[in-house]
Amino acid sequence: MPATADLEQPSSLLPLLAGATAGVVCLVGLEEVLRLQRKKPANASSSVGGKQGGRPDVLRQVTPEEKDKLCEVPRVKLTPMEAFDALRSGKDPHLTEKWRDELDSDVFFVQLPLGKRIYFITDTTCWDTLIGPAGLEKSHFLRQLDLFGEGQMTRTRSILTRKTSGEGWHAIRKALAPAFSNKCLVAKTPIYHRVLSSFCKALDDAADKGMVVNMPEWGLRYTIDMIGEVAYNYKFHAFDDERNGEAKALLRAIDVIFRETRYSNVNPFRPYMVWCSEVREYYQSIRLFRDVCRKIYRQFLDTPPDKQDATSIISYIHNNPGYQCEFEKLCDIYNLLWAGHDTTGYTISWAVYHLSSNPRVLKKLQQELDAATFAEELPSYDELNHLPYFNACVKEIMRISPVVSNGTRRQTESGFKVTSRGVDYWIPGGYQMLAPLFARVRDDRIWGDGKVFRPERWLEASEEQLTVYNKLFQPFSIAPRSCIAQHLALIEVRMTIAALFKGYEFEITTEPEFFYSITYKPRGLMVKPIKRS
Ligand code: HEM
Repeated sequence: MPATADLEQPSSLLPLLAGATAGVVCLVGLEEVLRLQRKKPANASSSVGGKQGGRPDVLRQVTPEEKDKLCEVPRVKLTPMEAFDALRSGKDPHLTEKWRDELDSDVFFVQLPLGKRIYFITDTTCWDTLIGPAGLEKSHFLRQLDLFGEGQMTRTRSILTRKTSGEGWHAIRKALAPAFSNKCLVAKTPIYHRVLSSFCKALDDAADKGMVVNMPEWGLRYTIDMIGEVAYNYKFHAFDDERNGEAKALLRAIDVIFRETRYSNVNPFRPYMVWCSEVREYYQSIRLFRDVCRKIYRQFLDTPPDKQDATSIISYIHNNPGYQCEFEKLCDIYNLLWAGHDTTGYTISWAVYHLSSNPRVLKKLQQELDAATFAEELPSYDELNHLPYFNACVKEIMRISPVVSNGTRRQTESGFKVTSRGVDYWIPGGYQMLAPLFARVRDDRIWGDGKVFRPERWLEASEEQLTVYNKLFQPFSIAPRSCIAQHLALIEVRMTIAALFKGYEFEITTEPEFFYSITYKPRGLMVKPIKRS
């Protein structure tokens, strides 16, 4: 576990600290090398007998004789340092599509320093086996997101527990599931409307003043307010300048944590490099987040039982017998807070970007929204179901800019065979495996014009085509580790997009930089909201 205790030492102690941590780094490096050495014999043999500690590996088993006949996976033609820089920088979110096209293969890997590798599988026909019900366990990668610095993803029980096998994850997911049912979430419509109204009020003010707003930042402020109220009955007041200090600090903290997670993913020493001010900021961010989670839970515990909302997500967390201690409950308050605002916030920003950049689509969408009648000022879930072009636009936004663009990350715990384009490959154990979404949702071979924003494709496709599209379009991944909150996400995103484009237009004043940091982001998108008459 990374040392966090000395982070507030005066600067005169820094050289000492740097020396001590450099020593730790060396030891960890040695351990890493030993780990890789230990792994070699295991990789060299076949996976008969199943992966270590995971679920039965029946679907992927091969005998040693079969293994000898399998092909080696092609390697992306970059040096380990070039690959490290490319993945760390986040500046090219479309790397995997590029690598797939360069190698003309849907199975490939990048070699990183210290013997680390990441395998990529962009062939969708392999995915049921790799990430479906009998798929691989999740990657250790999430450990870097461990807000509590105590291995919650690996040692504690939470909704993000790494292993799908065993009771740790399953019991928690099962007990939380009712809180995420469509019925339970639709009943919270007054909350969505209340939070959405304050977002619209902030946009009205900005429009009246002719202000230019940073759309991703505003999107995140809005969605942190939303998840706070919907899940925890907790108000962040993110648009109230007098009271939004906590919300702003929290959003800054998650940005820092995501940055460090990106770095640590390719540099296992990163969490130990506490002489680096960015790493120290990471630990401060963790502490800040931890305090906020405690405050949220304390507020719930201090609420008299007759005033608590028994259907709220925090009630389900509180009453969930799957957790072994209060700390594990705090872990999931945290998990749902970060997963529940970043994804929706950036999806809304992508919506503003794509719709505002495509006047033809926007006009058609606004005609449909203008013609629709809503019982209240803001639309309800059911009312939006009857708007075909609107729903095609939402799907198209999530297709062309899926926020979880790198898809699911898994661990190749023991080696296995995978077949793609008729070739059988051997994937060795002990590495990360990614099934990126981009490679399938923008592939011209499937979509014809996959890189073009064209909602009509969802309305014009034949039944046969639509079956293919729907199978490939999985922005929430597939069971069993699919997004637990997909209903919540869709209710929130759809209501917001409808309200924003019925009420406003957005003039893009600064084009975004396409950026990847855990999620896919239109970084720096600046817009001027204009009220529609
Ligand atoms: C547009 C919005 C969203 C998208 C596109 C999205 C996408 C995804 C994807 C692709 C996964 C699987 C990740 C993996 O396998 O590594 C996932 C898992 C998850 N998501 Fe979401 N998500 C969204 C919104 C939310 C919200 C609002 C919450 C919380 C309130 C949430 C909570 C979670 C959790 C807890 C998991 C892990 C589930 C498990 O492992 O059992 N997500 N999401």
